[in-house]
Amino acid sequence: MTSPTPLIGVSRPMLKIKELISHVAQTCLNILITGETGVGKEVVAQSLHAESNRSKNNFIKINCAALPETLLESELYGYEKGAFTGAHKKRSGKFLTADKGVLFLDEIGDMPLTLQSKMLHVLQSGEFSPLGSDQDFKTDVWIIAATNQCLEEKIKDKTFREDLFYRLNIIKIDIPPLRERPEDIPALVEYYLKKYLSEYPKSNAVKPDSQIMERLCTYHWPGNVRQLQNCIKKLMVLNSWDKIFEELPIDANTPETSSSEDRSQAKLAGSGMHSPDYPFDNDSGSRRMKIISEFVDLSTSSEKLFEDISLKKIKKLASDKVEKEVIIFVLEKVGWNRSKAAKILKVSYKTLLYKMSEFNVNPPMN
Ligand SMILES: Nc1ncnc2c1ncn2[C@@H]1O[C@H](COP(=O)(O)OP(=O)(O)OP(=O)(O)O)[C@@H](O)[C@H]1O
Repeated sequence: MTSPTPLIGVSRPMLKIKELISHVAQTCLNILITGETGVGKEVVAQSLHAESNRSKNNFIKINCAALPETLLESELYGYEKGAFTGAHKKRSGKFLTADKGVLFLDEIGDMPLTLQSKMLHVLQSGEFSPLGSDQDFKTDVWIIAATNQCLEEKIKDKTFREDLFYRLNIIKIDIPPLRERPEDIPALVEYYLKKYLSEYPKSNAVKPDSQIMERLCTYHWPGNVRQLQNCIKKLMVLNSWDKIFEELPIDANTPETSSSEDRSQAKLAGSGMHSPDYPFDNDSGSRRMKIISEFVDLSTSSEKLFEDISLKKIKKLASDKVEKEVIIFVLEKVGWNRSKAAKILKVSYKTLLYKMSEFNVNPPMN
């Protein structure tokens, strides 16, 4: 069994979601996870399972949009031999396989109405019967459902049962789109770069510099984390961030004629991040995370992050980084004349040589 993807995120909404997960994982109350496609609804469901006392038991997923009604019903509840044409032998359904574990109902908004009624009955009674059977089975599953649709709208349209909605929606976890939490982007980039570089060791892909990170943080990511993840995977083959950006769809709401800087600003403005209840505006938030990500591994869990973080260590890393750049800058200006550079930098010649060796600064080879 592959280990579940860790829930990466350092933005305020993601930290709140992580906190909520640790609280509700022990309760096993029904949960409804909402959010656009690719925001990480399944990752959240897996984290809930991993943190619960059901983690040793199964996490079973079923996509309610992927199967026609009759197949979905037999997948959920199982069937007896001869229950329908083609039912050559008895088969257990997901409700049985997920017993004492988690049943993750993905795309619940697409479940047909007749199956919604049956689902409601199971949730109320804790019992179900496989197709073609007159026997009732007790089930103890923790139901976590997810959707990218507005179920309230579907209730109004009478395509989703209100009573089922209230059964499922005991706890709601709404995951904001990635464009509304750009502070998570450096950590996600770091995590997926590390992951794919270990899978593609021959790749020449490099970490994004600050300009590229700025572009990544201001892009609108219509496909959310899945799209970002796919870009990084593609980077392993293309080895060029420019090529990745060339292939990104342009924001339909932004005029193509504007400069990329204008587009970035427009996207920021349209991202809803300037709302009064957000702790910092989008621009400063993403800039801050970008700077921090240069010195701190944001791809770890927040507990590990807080363990590792140390102002003293960061101060040293940051000052070394700036010192190295300044030394190279001055040496380049004076044609790599070290005595002149030492004078300009107001350090002894010996100190400069020591720093050059410490930072591995060497004159260019001609
Ligand atoms: N916070 C996160 N940390 C790490 N990986 C993430 C995160 N969010 C999403 N991903 C990755 O992005 C991809 C899409 O995530 P996931 O399948 O959970 O999204 P979803 O909201 O369930 O999408 P859909 O609505 O299309 O089913 C996955 O490969 C997942 O591992």
